[in-house]
Amino acid sequence: MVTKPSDYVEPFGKAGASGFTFHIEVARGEHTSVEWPSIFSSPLMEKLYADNWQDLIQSIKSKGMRPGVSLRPGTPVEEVFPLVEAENPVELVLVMTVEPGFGGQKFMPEMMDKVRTLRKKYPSLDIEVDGGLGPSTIDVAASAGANCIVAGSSIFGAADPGAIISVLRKSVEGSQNKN
Ligand SMILES: O=C(CO)[C@H](O)[C@H](O)COP(=O)(O)O
Repeated sequence: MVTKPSDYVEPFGKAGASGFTFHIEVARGEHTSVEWPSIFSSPLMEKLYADNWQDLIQSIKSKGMRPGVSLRPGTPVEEVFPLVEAENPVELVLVMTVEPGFGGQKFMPEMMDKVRTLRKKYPSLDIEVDGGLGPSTIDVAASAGANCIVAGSSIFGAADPGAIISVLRKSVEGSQNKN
């Protein structure tokens, strides 16, 4: 998580990144020094907020990357709906299943409600999950509708990383085939 994603769009694009996912929590406040949510309800703040993520999505696309938006565990899923439904939308939503910061944390199964909501509302959206994913948690995430998996510890800590990747992949493919 970075606090000023717009600073990184150009360097990431130049470095060859194919996708760029920003946190909704920073996109809404990047151009303001005002704390969410106390003043967000005013029309002016709503406009600043909307302009901010729309500009960010546009700039990510202009550098040839796929835009995505991420939300922290405490952020309601409804907050990303406008970004998925925008004229110039994000193409991926990342549901954090731990607090962003570091690997090795415990998967939060209660985040699966967000995944289910998104999958029901947007059947073809790429939905990513990040944090605590491995053989013991993949099935619940995949069956909720996640199709992009970020896994660190379970792969890098495994004696056979390839085998773990296969388990994750099979679970996601199995769930997709059911739907
Ligand atoms: O950096 C993270 C959070 O900010 C990720 O959760 C992490 O990269 C994934 O690691 P792990 O699979 O160990 O949870």
